[in-house]
Amino acid sequence: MSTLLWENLQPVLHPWLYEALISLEYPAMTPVQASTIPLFSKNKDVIVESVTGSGKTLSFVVPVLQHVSNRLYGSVGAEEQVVPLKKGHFLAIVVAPTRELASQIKDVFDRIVEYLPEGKTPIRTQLVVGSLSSTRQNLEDFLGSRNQIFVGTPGRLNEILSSSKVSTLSVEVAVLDEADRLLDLSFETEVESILKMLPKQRRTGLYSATLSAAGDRVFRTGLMNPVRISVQSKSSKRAAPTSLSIQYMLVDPERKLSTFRGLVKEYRFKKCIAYFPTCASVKFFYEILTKVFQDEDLKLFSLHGQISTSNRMKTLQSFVDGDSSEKKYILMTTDVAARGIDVPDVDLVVQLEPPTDPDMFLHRCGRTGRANKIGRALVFLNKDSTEEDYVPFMEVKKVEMSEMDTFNTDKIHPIMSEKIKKYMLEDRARHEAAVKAYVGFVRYYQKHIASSIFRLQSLDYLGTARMYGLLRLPKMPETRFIPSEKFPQDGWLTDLKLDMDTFAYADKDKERVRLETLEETKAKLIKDAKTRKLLKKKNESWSSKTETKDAKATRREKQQKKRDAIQQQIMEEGSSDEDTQQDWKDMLRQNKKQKTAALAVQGSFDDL
Ligand SMILES: Nc1ncnc2c1ncn2[C@@H]1O[C@H](COP(=O)(O)OP(=O)(O)OP(=O)(O)O)[C@@H](O)[C@H]1O
Repeated sequence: MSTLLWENLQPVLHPWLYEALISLEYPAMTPVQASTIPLFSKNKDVIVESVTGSGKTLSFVVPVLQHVSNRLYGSVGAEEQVVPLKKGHFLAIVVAPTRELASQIKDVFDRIVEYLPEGKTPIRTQLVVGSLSSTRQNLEDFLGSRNQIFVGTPGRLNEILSSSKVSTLSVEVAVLDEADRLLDLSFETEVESILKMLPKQRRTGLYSATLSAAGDRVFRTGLMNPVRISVQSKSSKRAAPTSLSIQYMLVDPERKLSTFRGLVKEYRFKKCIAYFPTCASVKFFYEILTKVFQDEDLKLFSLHGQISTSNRMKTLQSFVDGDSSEKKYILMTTDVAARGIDVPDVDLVVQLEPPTDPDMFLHRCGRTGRANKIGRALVFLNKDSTEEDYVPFMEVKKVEMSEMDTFNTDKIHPIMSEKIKKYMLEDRARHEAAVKAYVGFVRYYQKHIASSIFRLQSLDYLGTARMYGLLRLPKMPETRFIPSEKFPQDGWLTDLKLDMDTFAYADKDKERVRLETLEETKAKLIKDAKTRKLLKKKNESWSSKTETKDAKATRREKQQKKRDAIQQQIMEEGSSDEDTQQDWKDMLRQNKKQKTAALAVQGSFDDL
């Protein structure tokens, strides 16, 4: 008797549910399902850690549907009086960290309940996530449709559950998917608040591929005598599924984009998810790859946290739907699409930068090699740097990687660089976007947990800036890490010296405003200089009357020292050129004017 057959499950599945699973071509259970479903369908709380793509979703969807069916139709084989669910009550709640994942889980429920026979009380799942619709609309839908299952993200679920129109008294089962993420600092308070609103006598299930990362925080969820279920890959040495091969490539930072483009053009794959560090970098490289290169064989999608929820959902759906044999599909994204996203025909994952949190590495890689399908994940590491230590570092975490030969970019790199330079020079706004993406990347790099491997001091700032297509280095504190002998003259990264004052926006209105501001600033500078001169004269005449010769000499000496110190500092920062200073001041001026430019960069990282 196979323990993996649905018909051998105890407690027995509701017949409609069994029929649905078979019809949906889930012929048997996966190991994690066989270990979890019997316990979670009965009266056990579960903590489930199992590799990516191993079928954790059904291992909570099936028990939730069993609980809901027991309550709505009575337990299988039992003659029970069924009491209808009161208005404003619901039975189950599933919490997920991202809107995409919540929506995907709702789809799994929906696909199964389509098989409910007519005449049975319908089982309805409601998606509860921010910005798709208002809280009021969510409440109206809930009360109108009598949905029994909520699936959503912590913020909106918290709001809904706090409403006086919603009663949590009938809740029988709660699931935290990607529980380690839900219990980390950014979600912890909201998730704890949700759980506190639920009855103590409920079943709770925590699920993730990296649940041990949550440590003791799992016990803050009110679990009662939980059973820990851990399903590793066949070879217990690996934290990744056996169907997934993970490789790394040592890449010259300056050639990272060329390597990526060359590789996706030459390698055979159907769908690829490519991870970039920040929202700004996804936006920026998406623009470059779509506008500058327009490769007809590649269909690119851009997905990140600064896109509206409905567009995010649409983009993901288009990526899922893409099936032309003439094209290769590439989803350019951030960690917003790292956990849980299940697109079965993704056969390649590329990470242009490793994630700041090493646990995220497995989640990203795990978007391929799912459900025993072969998949390949590749991460770029900066060659000749401490980043090479990432390989043994991950080995300790049971992630094995083999080296892939460096992709030869000698032909395409110079061509790409020239095209990108031309693209930059056409519009000042493009260069600003490049600077923003570059600054955002440096911020991202600072956040690496493994800071001895990803060292700010030894990052190749110049190579990276060239990869981002910068014409000139922006002034930022990290510039001090660039050795003075390598620092390019006046910060220029190209031999073409541009007058930043005449570098124009392509947008005419924007350019007009810039020129006006420039004139105003120049006039103000002249005025300030005149005022300073006058003030100096005044002080001089006053001081000549009052100061003794000795005091004057001491003061001069002090001023000279101050000047020397400033000069020294400027030298250390790699520039003493007035023009460069002016360019940087120009940027600062603009930053101030746009008030939140720096915040936006920060935001772009935080929002993922
Ligand atoms: N019993 C089954 N038989 C066949 N395919 C299955 C079965 N269970 C799940 N699958 C398929 O396996 C794939 C991965 O499942 P799922 O998304 O639940 O993985 P997961 O363990 O939650 O992964 P992650 O940790 O990445 O979220 C899905 O495409 C799903 O349809």
